[in-house]
Amino acid sequence: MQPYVIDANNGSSVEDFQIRENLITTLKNRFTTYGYKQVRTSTFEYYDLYSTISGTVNKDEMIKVIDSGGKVLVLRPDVTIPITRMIALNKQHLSDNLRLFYMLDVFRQSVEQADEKESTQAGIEYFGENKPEVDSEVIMLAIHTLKDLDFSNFKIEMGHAGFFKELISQTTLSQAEIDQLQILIQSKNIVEMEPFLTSLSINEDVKKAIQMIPLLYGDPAHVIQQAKDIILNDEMEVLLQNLIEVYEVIKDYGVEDSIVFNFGLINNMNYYSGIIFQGFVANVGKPVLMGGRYDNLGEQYGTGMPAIGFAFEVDLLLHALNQQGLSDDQNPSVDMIIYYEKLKQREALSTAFRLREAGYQVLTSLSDTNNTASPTYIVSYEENQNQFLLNGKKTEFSSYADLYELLRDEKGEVT
Ligand SMILES: N[C@@H](Cc1c[nH]c[nH+]1)C(=O)O
Repeated sequence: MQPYVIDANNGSSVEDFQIRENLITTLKNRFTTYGYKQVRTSTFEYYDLYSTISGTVNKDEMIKVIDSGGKVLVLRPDVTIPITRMIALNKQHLSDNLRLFYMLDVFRQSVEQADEKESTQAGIEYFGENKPEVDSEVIMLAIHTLKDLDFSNFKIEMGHAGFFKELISQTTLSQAEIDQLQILIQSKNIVEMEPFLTSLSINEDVKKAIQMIPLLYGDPAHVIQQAKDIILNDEMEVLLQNLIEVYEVIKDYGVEDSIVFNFGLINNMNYYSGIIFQGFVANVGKPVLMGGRYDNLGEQYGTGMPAIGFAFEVDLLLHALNQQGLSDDQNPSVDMIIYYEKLKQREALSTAFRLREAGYQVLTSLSDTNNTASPTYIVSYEENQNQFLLNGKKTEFSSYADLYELLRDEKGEVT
């Protein structure tokens, strides 16, 4: 291993970068069509922003830095939290509904994945009402984006953060016990769950309901039926109803085939209060997107406000595109190369300037120079003639206006 090199060959080639940029452009374009506007948050944040609130990133996972005044800073470990804080503090200046998106790096470290400290998230946050129509539109946006990327076999798993919380509120379990239980539910480890639950002092109904949670997975209509059996009180009834209502609107978007219910879903972040969801694509073991409703997070910054959002892990998406052979970069490296003989230099360079002004990507090259680029068009200025070459077909032209006309015709044919 080379010393002092972090991330020596991960996505560092020019081609990889182009594919990544194309992916980001696709995401941005889709977010924009749902009315979202881009924002950014600071890379360095005060540690106190995270350490004083609950439901935040695990403190050991944050990457800390000390500034020259001795203050502890962290590299942005999450985007939802600083955006919520920003909105909560400036609420009076804002209209009722706010749709924001971001493309930002987040920094987290874990013992299991010591090499992966930095990842790019493409996320959206909606601040406004808590309504099934809003939740379903946000989930639709996630689905729409996955469709844009040509993933055919993806699933959105949907659950509700309140379900487990409500069951736990019926018990007096310690945080350590709750954490352990969450791990068992998440990994659907029913074998170990049984003895673990028996060792705890919880009421029999609650125990049965908790045991059922990992099994509440799959086709929504079926899961809804099963879930009815473990409803213990009115609150749980309301949560189930909420999930059903969101699902009903998703059906009207006609994308219910992409939805799976998963009551055992537990996201990384603890700030969720309502619907939660994760997105999965074939051949990738981890979710490529995570999100949910977090209506109470703003309260910790003085203004509670309904909010829902999600974030794609850009590098996981990229990995998935590569895995599924969807990332073949069909794009030519540039639009055009202009080859010229020295004697025609002035004319060739003037043409290059004008075409670049018109937005074409143009390389110029003295005729005897080697060039490895593979353009769509080739233009050559030779002593006795000027030629325009496209798909093996040569056309002579005399002036810039002629050449521009040829390009225009060509574009006209394509579109
Ligand atoms: N910030 C969350 C994703 C999210 C965005 N908005 C709501 N949830 C995460 O990193 O997992």
